[in-house]
Amino acid sequence: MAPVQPSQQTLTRFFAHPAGSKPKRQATLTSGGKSAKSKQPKSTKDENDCGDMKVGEDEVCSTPDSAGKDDAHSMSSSPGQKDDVATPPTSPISKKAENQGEKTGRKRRKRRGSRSGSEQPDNHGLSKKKRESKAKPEKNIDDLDLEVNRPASTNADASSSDASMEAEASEEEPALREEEIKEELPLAKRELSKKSKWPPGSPVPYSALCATFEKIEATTKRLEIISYCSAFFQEVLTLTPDSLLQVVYLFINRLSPDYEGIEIGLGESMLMKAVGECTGRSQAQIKADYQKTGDLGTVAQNSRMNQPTMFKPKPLTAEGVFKNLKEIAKITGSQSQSRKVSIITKMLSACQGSEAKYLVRSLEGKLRIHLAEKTVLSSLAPAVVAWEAQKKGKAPSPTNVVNAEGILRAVYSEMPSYDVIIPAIVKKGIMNLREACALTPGVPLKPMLAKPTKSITEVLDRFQEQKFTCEYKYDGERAQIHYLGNGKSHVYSRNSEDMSAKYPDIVSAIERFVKPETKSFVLDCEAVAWDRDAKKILPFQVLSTRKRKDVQEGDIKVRVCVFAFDMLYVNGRRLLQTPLCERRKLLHEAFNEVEGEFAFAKYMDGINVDEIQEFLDQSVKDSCEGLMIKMLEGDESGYEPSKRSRNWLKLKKDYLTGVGDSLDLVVLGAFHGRGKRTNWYGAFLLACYNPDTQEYETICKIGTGFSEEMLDTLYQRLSKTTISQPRSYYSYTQSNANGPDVWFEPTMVWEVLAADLSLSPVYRAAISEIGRNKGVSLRFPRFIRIRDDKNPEQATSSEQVCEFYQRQASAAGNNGGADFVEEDY
Ligand SMILES: Nc1ncnc2c1ncn2[C@@H]1O[C@H](COP(=O)(O)OP(=O)(O)OP(=O)(O)O)[C@@H](O)[C@H]1O
Ligand SMILES: [Mg+2]
Ligand SMILES: [Mg+2]
Repeated sequence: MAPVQPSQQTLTRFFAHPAGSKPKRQATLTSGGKSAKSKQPKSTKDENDCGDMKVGEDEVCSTPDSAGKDDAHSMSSSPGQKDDVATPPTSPISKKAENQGEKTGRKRRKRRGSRSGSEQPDNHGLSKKKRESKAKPEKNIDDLDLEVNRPASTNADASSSDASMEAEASEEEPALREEEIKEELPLAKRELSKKSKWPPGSPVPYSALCATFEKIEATTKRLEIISYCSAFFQEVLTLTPDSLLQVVYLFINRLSPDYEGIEIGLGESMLMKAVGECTGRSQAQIKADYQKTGDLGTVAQNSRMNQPTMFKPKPLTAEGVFKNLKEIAKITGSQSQSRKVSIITKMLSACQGSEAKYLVRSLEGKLRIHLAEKTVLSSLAPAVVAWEAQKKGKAPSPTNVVNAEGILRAVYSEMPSYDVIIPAIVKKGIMNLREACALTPGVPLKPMLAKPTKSITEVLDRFQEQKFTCEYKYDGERAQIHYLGNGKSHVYSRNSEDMSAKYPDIVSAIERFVKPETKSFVLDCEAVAWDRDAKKILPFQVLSTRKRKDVQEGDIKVRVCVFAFDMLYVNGRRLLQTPLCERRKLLHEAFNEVEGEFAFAKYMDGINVDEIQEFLDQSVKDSCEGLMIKMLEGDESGYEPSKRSRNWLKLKKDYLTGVGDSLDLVVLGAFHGRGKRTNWYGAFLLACYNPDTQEYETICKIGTGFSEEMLDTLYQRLSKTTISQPRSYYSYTQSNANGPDVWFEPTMVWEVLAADLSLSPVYRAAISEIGRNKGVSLRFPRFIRIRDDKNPEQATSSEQVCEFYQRQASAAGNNGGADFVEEDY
């Protein structure tokens, strides 16, 4: 089963190629086989679509060609703003290039390539120059419409299974290797107790934590980061083990497991107020500094230094800061703002050195030291192994570190709760973690994800001689149903949010579909809107009109039917390693279908092209999105939590041509509407997310696919999230070509369909993956829907964007994306 150890492939990818020598991934074309019927991307009937637009409104269309014209428009429409704001550096000739010789593998090359603008404001001039757009004259709007409707590539069905399949596990952080541990993590050399930074048993000084943050922020080398983190964790374990939980939460900048939903992310105005109150500086001064640095944390730090302190408050502790953050996150009701500001002010006045910077960033909800959660998880392993060895007076073993990391990863994907894992590590030891923290009803696990495919041929290539099964792909909302055995149940989203209050009807239906002998279970399902009269599935758009909070069962207008496709736990038995065929059998034995409330996902185990084609067509007739094709037997058919696995493939009717799948993108900014859209935003700037650099990279401008009703909703929601300037972790081009009129906090994710991907000097998506000082941009993007079930950091990653691009480029014979076509932009 995959989560435990990385595949050989992953290790090879990350470690086997010396820097610069790794060959670009290339897709192999599979052609000749019979392929699924290709369908063109649908043109929507939305009257606001680009195709309908009058000339002069077409700036809302994100065509590469419109960039040049936008330039002029934007310059006149929002003067001043664009040139003042801080822009992330964009030049590949960044200081990170110095690390070139030391790094191997794609992940590391990526990390080297870009870095947040907040840290390198001096680079802006250089970057800006490099990013000048060479846009072509705009296209006639009629041509645009035609192009929207044309298939993206004549070769779209000749798919490239290898390119996507090779990417297995690519979303995962590479695991630690023994040699690396020996060479680069100074495990055995550490003698922490001799020079401990705080007295054993006393609270962890927040300053010690911030000193570690500073070291992490100053490097981009993954192993160096792991080494700083793990040295600090080891110190905490040695001196104050019971505080490790709070320390880890502060490192990942979270307050609780996802399903508890306690979040922090305060707005800039509240933080500026607090900084003003405790330093005596005016809001105007603070704002001006913020404009200059683009980072409120730095502003807070510098403000403190300007202010003489009258008396010395008690130094902050990690435990105290964590407690306060949690308290702030929970404050609601009247005067909540002033209560929050007062706690923040108190903490800020106690800050020394860099503490104010990190405290403010934590309050904003973004630490921005390029520390991914997965790196923190990896760092725990050497820390704990060294600590356990130290207690026994032994030298820590690199083999144990590798094993411990594997255990931690596997356990975390099954039980994503540090509240459970960390105390278990401290009390029971890391090698016993698996028994202590296995899948338990009541704690949602990260769902298994699927890889996109573009044709039946590609699917058959993947599964070759192996047993697989096709299931209907229902279009609703993923629902993980937990039944705890004591009558208690929960419905969790894909995001591990508790949706029980949104779906009281599912909760109350359980007793009708559960068999009496089924006492506890965890089910993986899709909740789909259901028409009770016509006894038919309704489109996702209907489901999305359901209220999200405080739903009273009696008031429900949109009914849902649950389609169960997997069972992960039943009556105390954990089924993750059980083959799918067996899980399916158990699933069917444990429940009864109830019309319009609960059904088993429809499946077909036939293996030839015609059978699959027929089943695909039938799924579409039955209002489904297409098929999910899954490994049915053997080791590879287990359930792999949190993994985008090649053992699950999705084949969607809409995406058989074009990009291959939709993308989920974050809204960073908007352009004021004109003409019919005067009262709303007319177009938006979208970005993908780069988890390595923790930056949002712009990918396109979008103005197509919105109904008037939707534009109104979007205006209502987004206008509340405007910010005075882009965040320092937005990676965008500081030319006037695509600067939006307003910027937003990153809060909303949209599913977007595109006809095509191209390289662009204007957009920044996957720029370091592509490595040519060009980002990827979407051509003819169309809004599909809001994804409230994804948070911004779960948006399509830069790496996925790069994969999409390379896949498309290789399908079109472009040599794995090595060449870009000038006229694309
Ligand atoms: N039979 C099925 N088996 C598995 N998943 C199914 C099935 N039917 C519907 N689904 C849904 O399909 C989803 C996977 O495809 P989809 O393209 O909708 O993913 P997504 O939510 O957009 O996420 P991503 O694009 O990140 O994979 C699952 O998460 C699940 O919600
Ligand atoms: Mg879906
Ligand atoms: Mg998707």
